[in-house]
Amino acid sequence: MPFSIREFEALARDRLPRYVYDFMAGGADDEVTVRANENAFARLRLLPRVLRGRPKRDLGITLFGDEITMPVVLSPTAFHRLADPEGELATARAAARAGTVMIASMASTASIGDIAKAGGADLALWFQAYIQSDTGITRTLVRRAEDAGCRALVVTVDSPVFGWRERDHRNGFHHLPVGWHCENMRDLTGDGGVLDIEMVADLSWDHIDQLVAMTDLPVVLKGVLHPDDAVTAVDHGVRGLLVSNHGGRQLDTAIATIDAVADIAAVVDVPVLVDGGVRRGTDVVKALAFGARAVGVGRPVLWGLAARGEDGVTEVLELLRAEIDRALALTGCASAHEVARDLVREDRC
Ligand SMILES: Cc1cc2nc3c(=O)[nH]c(=O)nc-3n(C[C@H](O)[C@H](O)[C@H](O)COP(=O)(O)O)c2cc1C
Ligand SMILES: CCCCC(=O)C(=O)O
Repeated sequence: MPFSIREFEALARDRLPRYVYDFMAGGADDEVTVRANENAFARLRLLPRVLRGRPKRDLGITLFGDEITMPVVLSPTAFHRLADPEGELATARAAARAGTVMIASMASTASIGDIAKAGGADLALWFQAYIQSDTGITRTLVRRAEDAGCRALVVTVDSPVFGWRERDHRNGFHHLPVGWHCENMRDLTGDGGVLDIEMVADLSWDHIDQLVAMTDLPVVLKGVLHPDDAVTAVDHGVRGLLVSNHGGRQLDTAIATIDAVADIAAVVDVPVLVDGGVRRGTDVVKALAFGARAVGVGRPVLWGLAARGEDGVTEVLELLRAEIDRALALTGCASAHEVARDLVREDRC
């Protein structure tokens, strides 16, 4: 079994067709932000405490009333069948077994209802949506998420247009293989077809008001990086924030997410999550120190799924859990809640 997420990525790279690996690993333009997300974690250094007598660590946290077993959730990623024939169903089973949240992508290759069934009653399932220009379509998607038992709605707001992904252009990857579809987009128009997902350039806070009014589920905004937007979001009834630059796939040279999270956590009272470049338990501890309630992982889940299917996702999550536990012990913390801001220093080298 691989010893690190890095090794899972190498296995996945060996197993996947080139165009699939590139789609998953790649980002926008020069991929500066893809690299920056990981590099920014490495630049931060931990200042551990000793002799605080911590025989066991408690990794659990609460999100919207649900207890999860570690401060790591599965960020939404499209098209899991590209990684494994079982696709999102395998991912859902692994997330349920790990006792954490799966944020299912609107661009899943299984429907949210089928993902919920695969995960079972134990899975804390959230649905990620791109608001569509036709409010009726957005409403139907929200109802499907509610009917599937989703516990929160994540609205991605960093994609008014699609990022420029040169690897995909070079590989000619613009559509799913014949016969595979975004199953959440089926039967939305009455003719039994599958609609394309739109990126909507004129989205505004009015759309967020509309969405918040449409559902009792907590709405989480994904892709906020500016503290002023975070404050505005809460004013509009948003109940959580996922600080994200879409894994460097949208605006290249956008700030690394770990560099954005502290300023946002300082100005809002709702739970703040962060994703982008989390590859080690020490990264998670740094995010907690900056005020995040939890982190999201995108590519690591895909590497596990591509390398070893459902078991691979389980192994990736368990590797992270063990790394977080070890990092807490080595920094002198008994729980995720005990991680304090003064554990992290900027590298002065
Ligand atoms: C292959 C791939 C597909 C993605 N699809 C979606 C998506 O459908 N919706 C979304 O909001 N974000 C999507 N994302 C972004 C992730 O939710 C997340 O922000 C990002 O992957 C985090 O960075 P990490 O991969 O370094 O962990 C995708 C990311 C990847 C790598
Ligand atoms: C309509 C598909 C969206 C996928 C996505 O968000 C990504 O590849 O980053």
